[in-house]
Amino acid sequence: MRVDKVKLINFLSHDETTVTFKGDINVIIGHNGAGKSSIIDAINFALFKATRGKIDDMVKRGKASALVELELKMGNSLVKIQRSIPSRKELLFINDKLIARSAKEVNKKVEELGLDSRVVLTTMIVRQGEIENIFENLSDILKKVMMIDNLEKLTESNGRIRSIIMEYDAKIKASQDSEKRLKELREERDSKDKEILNLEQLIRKLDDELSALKQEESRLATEVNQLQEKAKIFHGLKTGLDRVERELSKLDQERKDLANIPQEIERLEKRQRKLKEIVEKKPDIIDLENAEKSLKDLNNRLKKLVQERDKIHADLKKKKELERFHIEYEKYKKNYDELKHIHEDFISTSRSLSDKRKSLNEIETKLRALPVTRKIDEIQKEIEEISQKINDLNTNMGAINSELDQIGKSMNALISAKEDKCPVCGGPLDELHKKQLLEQYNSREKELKERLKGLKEIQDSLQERMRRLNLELKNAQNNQSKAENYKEQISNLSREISELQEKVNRLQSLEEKYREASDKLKELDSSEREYLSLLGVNEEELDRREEEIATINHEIEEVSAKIQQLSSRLGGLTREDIGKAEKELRDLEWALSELIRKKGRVEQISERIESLLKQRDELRKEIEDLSFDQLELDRKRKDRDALRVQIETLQRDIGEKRGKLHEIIERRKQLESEITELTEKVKQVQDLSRAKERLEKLRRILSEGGLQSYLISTLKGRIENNLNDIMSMFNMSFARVILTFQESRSLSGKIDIQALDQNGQSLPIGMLSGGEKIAIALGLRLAIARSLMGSLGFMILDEPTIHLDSQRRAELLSVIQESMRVVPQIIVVTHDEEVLRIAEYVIRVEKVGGKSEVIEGVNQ
Ligand SMILES: Nc1ncnc2c1ncn2[C@@H]1O[C@H](COP(=O)(O)OP(=O)(O)OP(=O)(O)O)[C@@H](O)[C@H]1O
Repeated sequence: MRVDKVKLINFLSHDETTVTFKGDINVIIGHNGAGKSSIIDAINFALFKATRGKIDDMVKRGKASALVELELKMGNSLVKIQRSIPSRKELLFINDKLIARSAKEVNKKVEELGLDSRVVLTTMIVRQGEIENIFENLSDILKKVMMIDNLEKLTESNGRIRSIIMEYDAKIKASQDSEKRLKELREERDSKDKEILNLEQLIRKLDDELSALKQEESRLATEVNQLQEKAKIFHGLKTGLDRVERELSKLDQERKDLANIPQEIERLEKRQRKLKEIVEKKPDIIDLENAEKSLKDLNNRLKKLVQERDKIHADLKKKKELERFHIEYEKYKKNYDELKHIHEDFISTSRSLSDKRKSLNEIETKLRALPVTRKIDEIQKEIEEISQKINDLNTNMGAINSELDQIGKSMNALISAKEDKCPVCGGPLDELHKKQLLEQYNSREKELKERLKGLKEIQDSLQERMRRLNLELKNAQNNQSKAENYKEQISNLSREISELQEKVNRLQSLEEKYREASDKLKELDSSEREYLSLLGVNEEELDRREEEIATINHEIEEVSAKIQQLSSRLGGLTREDIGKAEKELRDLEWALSELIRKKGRVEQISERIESLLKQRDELRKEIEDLSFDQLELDRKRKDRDALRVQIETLQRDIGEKRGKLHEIIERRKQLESEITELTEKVKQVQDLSRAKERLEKLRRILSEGGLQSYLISTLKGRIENNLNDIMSMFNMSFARVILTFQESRSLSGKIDIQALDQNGQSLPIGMLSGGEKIAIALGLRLAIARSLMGSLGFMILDEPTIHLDSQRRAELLSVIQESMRVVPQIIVVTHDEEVLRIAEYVIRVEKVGGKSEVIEGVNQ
C-alpha cells in the first residue's frame, strides 16, 4: 500500500493544497511553521480521524469547515477517503465506487484494509525526534499494539471479571439465606394445613345446624302466611261492616231531618201564586215608563221651538233697524272702489319722490366732501418749469463729466509717456513739468467732482419735487372728473323731483276723497257684517215655528191622558216592587224544586236502610264463622322473626369462617409458590459456585502468567525474526539482535535488547554506534508492524534528524535509504536541506501571506 495523493482544504495553515507522493523516498521540506507537518496530520486525519489537538482546531482559522481527501494505492486498486470537519462528509471509495458513507463505516473499512490505527500510529508514523524512543517505550508500545492494556483492564482487581465474580458471591450468599427461609416457610405451610382441616370440620357442623333452623323457620313461615291470609279476609269483612253501620246511622239522621218537608212545600206554593200576580203587571209598568219618556221629550222639543221662534222675532226687528246703515255702506263702497287705483298711483309717486330726495341729499354730501386741490393749470405750469430746470442741470453735468473724462485720459497719457515730448502741450517733458501738470489736473478734477456732487444733490431734489407734482396733478384730475359727475347727477335728480311733486299735488284732492270713503267704510263695517248675518231671516220662518208649537202641544195632551190611565191600573206599584217580586219568585221556585227533590229522597233512604240492615246481618255472621285470632298471629310472627335472626347470625358466622378458610388457602398457595421458588434458588447455588470457579480460572489465565505470557512468547519470536530479517538488509556488522523480557510472562518489566556479533558475542544496545542504534530502532518499528500487519506499505518520519549531530544525521539517512528494501514508500518531513540528498521526490512547503503553499518536483 502506498500513499498516492492528499488534498487539504482549509486544513490547519493550508487553504487548498494537493500533494502527490511520486517517489519511493518523498521529502517534504520547508522552514519552521511552513505547514509541513500539517500534511502528515491530514494523512492521519483521513485514515483514523487522529488529530494533534481538538478536532475543531484543525479547521483553518477564519474558515467554517475543512476537508481532507486521501488517495492510497493498494495493488491495482485506488482507495479514496474523504473526511470533513464538522463531520458532514465521511466517505470511502474503491476505484471510484462508494463503499462506506459514514464515520463508522469508513473506520471499519480502513481497519479491514489492514490499517490498524494502534499499529500504524505507533510504528509506521514516527513523530518528531522519536526514532530511538522505542528502546525506552518498547514494552508500552507492545502492550498497546497487542491490546494487552485492555486485557489488564479486564482482569485488574476492579475490572469487569472481578465485579461479575462479586455479583456471583452476593447471589450465593443470598441463596444460603434462602435455605433458612425455606425451612420457616415449610413449617408455616404445615401449620396452615392443620388450620384448614379444623376450619372445614367446623363449617360442616355449622351448616347442619343452619339447615335444621331453616326447616323450622319455613314451617312457621307457612303458618304465619295462612294466618295472614285469614287476617286479610277478617279485616276486609270488618271494614265492610263498619262502612254499613256508618251509612245506616247517617241515613237515619237524614230521614229525621226531612220529616217536615210536605208542610213547607204547601207554604211556599201559596206565596208563589201571590208573587206571580204582581209579576204579571210588568208590561203596564213598561208602557207607563215609555209614555213618561215621550212626554219629557215633547216638552223639551216645545221649549226649543219656543226659544227659536222668539229669536227669529228679535232678528227680524234688528234687521229692519240695520237697513238704513246698509244703504249708506253700499254708497261709500262704490266711491271707494272707483278711487282705489288713484290712491295706489298717489302712494307709489310719493314713495319715488321721497327716494329721489334721499339720493339728491347723498350726492350733495359727497360733492361737499371732495378734497380741495390746486387748479390743474397751475400744477401743469410748475411741472413744465421744473422739467426745464432738470434739462439745464443735465446739460451742465454732461459738460463736467466730459471734462473729467478728458482730464483722466490726459493724466494716463502723462503717466505712461515714455518719450521726452509732453503729450499735452507737445513741449519737452521733464519731471517737474510732469508734476506741475499732474497737480493742475488733480486740483481741477477735485474741483469738478465737488461741483458735480452739488449739482447731483440739486438734481435729486428736483426729481423728488417732480414726482410729487405728478402725484398732485393726478389727484386733481381725478377729483375734477368726480365733481363733474356728481353735478350732472344733481341736476337730473332735481328735475325728476319737481315733476313728481307736480303729480302729487294733482292727485292730492282725489286722495282725500278716497280716505274719506275708506274711513266711512271702516266705521260701518260692524253694522254691515251684522246686517249680512241676518240676511236669511224672514216672516215665513216665523210662521213655520208657530205651526210646529201647536202640533207638539196637542201630542202632549194625548200622552198625559195615557199616563193617568196606566197609573190608576198599577195602583201605586213601582218597577222596584215588580223586580223584587221577580227575584223572590225565582228563589222560591228553586227552594220549592229542592223540597220536591228531597221529598223523593226520603223514599230512597227508606229503601236503602232496608238493604243495609240485611247486609249488616250477613257480615256479622261471616266474621263469626271465620273465627280469626289476632293474638295467635302475633305470637307466631314473633317466633318466626326470632328464628330468622338466629339463621342470619349463623350464616354470618359460617361466612366469616369460610373467608378465613379462603385466606388460609391463599396464604398456603403463596407459601407453596415461594417454597418452589426458593427450592429452585437453593438448587442454583451449585451452578453459581461452578460459574464463579470458572471465572476465577479465566481471570488467572488472562492475567499476567496466562494469555499475556502466551501472546508475548509467540509475538516475541516473530518480532525477533522480522527484526533480524530487516537488519540483514541494513548491511550491519552484527549477526543478530535478541530481545530479552525481564519478566518472561508479562510486559511489566524492562525489555533488554542485545546485539550478537559474528562470533556470538553479545553487546548491549548502549554500546552500539549511533547509526547502528537508529537502524535497530527503525528496524524494530518495521518488524513490529510487519509482525502484526503482515506486509508494510509506507513509513512516515517527521523531523527524524532533529537534535542529531552531523555524523548521526548521515548515518540516519543511509539507514532510511536501506529501509527501502523493507518498506516500499518512505515520507520524510524535514527542514534540513541535507535530507534532500536521499530524496527521489521533493515537496517544498512555504508560508506565503499566512497560507502554506507547495511546490513539487523530482529531486529539486
Ligand atoms: N487552525 C489553524 N489555522 C491556521 N494556521 C494554523 C492552525 N493551527 C496551526 N496553524 C499554524 O500552521 C503552521 C504550520 O504548522 P506545521 O506544524 O504544519 O508546520 P511545520 O512546517 O511542520 O513546522 P515545524 O518544522 O516547525 O514543525 C504553524 O505556523 C501553525 O501556527
